[in-house]
Amino acid sequence: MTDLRIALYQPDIPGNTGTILRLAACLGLKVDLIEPAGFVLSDKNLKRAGMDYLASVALVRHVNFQAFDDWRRSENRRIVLASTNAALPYTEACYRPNDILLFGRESAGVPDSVHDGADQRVLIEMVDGQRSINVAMSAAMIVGEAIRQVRLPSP
Ligand SMILES: C[S@@+](CC[C@H](N)C(=O)[O-])C[C@H]1O[C@@H](n2cnc3c(N)ncnc32)[C@H](O)[C@@H]1O
Repeated sequence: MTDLRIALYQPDIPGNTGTILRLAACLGLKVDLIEPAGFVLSDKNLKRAGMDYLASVALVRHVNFQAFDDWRRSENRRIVLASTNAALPYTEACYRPNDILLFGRESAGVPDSVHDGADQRVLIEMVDGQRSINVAMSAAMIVGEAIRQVRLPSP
């Protein structure tokens, strides 16, 4: 199992968070939830999407971004931010086994300070004129690439 983690920045759609928590449970990844979220964790739509997988996910709640950032620095973990404003295609990025893959709020992404403070920012390239991909879909794509890389034998 890898030590990669998924972090969600102030998520506001419970069904998306439930879907990501299910993904994390199935892949054996821990999840960091950066509060405040736009819903309570007992939300029925979160439970519907996460189903019984929620019972086996390792979820850590951080009271705000500063608390999350202090903790991850103490663990010497990088933030790899998924952003529609990034320049680096996610398939061309290099992922480390203890990276935290950070995904933004559905309504607004992340603030500039979080964007600029990330160690690496990655983009899923889209065709011209499209705005963004669903956050849970984005997580599946980027987590998949990161896992593929960190499981490769060292060169
Ligand atoms: C619905 S999007 C946020 C849209 C928001 N209006 C913005 O511009 O950031 C939610 C999150 O999904 C991820 N995401 C969506 N599309 C993406 C893309 N094409 N490349 C990288 N990340 C993406 C990002 O983490 C983003 O913050």
